[in-house]
Amino acid sequence: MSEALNYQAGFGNQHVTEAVAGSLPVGRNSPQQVAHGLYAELLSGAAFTAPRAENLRTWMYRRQPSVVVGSYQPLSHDFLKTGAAEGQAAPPDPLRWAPSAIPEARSDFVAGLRTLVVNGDPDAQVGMAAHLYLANASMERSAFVNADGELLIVPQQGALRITTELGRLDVKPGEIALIPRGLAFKVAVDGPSRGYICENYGAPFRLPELGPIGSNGLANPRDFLAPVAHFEAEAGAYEIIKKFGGKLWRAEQGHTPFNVVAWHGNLTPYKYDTAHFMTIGSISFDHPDPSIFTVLTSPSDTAGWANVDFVIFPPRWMVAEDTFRPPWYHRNVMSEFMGLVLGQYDAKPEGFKPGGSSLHNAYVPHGPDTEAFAKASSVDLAPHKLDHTLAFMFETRWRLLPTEFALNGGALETSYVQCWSGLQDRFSA
Ligand SMILES: O=C(O)Cc1cc(O)ccc1O
Ligand SMILES: [Fe+2]
Repeated sequence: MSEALNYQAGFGNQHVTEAVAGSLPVGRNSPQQVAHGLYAELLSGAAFTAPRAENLRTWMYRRQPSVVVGSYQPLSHDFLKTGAAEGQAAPPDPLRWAPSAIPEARSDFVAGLRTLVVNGDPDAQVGMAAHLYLANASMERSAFVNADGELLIVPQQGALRITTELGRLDVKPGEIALIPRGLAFKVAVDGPSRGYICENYGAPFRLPELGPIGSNGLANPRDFLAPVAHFEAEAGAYEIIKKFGGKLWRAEQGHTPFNVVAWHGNLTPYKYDTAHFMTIGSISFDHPDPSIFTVLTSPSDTAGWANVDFVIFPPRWMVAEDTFRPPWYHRNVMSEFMGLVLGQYDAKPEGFKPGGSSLHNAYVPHGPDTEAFAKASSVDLAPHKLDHTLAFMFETRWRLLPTEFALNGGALETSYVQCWSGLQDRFSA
């Protein structure tokens, strides 16, 4: 993917960047005339009056404002679904999906979206969707704007170059990207590409509180990289695809939307390399709650009950003594959607495949499969490194509803629950 990109470090920073020297106003946001004939445009990620600590906005200085666009017409998409209203009844079974094949026919990032599970309602700014993307073609003169939610992109196969209004991000498996709600972007692929997306209709993702962990650890703010300003020079028409109220809309304009020459602010896309996650675990005994692996959280209006948490299960040492080390059997009030980027997940070492997905909804019992239980119950408890592995979870307080595609698209594993059927009654009084 051509030249290496530059970035600016720090989650939530007030970033400052200009692609042409002297184009960013100094000491003010909206001078009577912006240098180089640019237009000033503000993008808000929080209400104007949101508390200062949660306020998000960025000032862009661009060749034409984004209001210079044709009118929008509906654009159909068979597999993109929004909110609980577009989900199916969720059976109270554990559900798992095999990896979906990347199509042979031309498919870009938007065409390749496949919604698996949904909850909430973007008009109420509540809930999330989990999508797959299955892409083999780059978006050329086409941009996507999601007015319904922020997008957390988790590549599983294939590196992406994501061009946004605020600059470019190169993101490969093991890394993630975060695209603010309402920001135009396009995705270039480097061969067949697959990954997962959390579309977050609720409060923007932020770093979790660290409590007694202190001022360092888990995902450190400086490891989140924002782009530097970059604009496309080529003239010509562009297609703008907007997700707005659960539907796609399409308009044309005569110029690129990637025409921001300078910007400053704290509402920005980020990339983050999960290899930088400082993992904490038990150094005595017992298996801790998976909240210790939270990378980013979107809070709801009830403290601690996340709209959605993004949690990773990265490479780490297992050292706990006299402990059943994999996850315990449990029924969770929260709903758990999981994916596997690479390697094996310790609770399902064989059955859960990279590119696959699982759903353990509210109060649906789950835990290690029969094979994982047998192994972990008798293994020698020497220090052991879980290596070459990366699983993740989107954990949400609201039940997730599978889509029609999830239930009938061919990837649902009908015999998933059997992976626990070998857990015998071993009681002896
Ligand atoms: O169910 C799962 O595999 C995810 C999970 C992992 C863990 O370590 C503890 C609880 C939990 O839900
Ligand atoms: Fe779980």
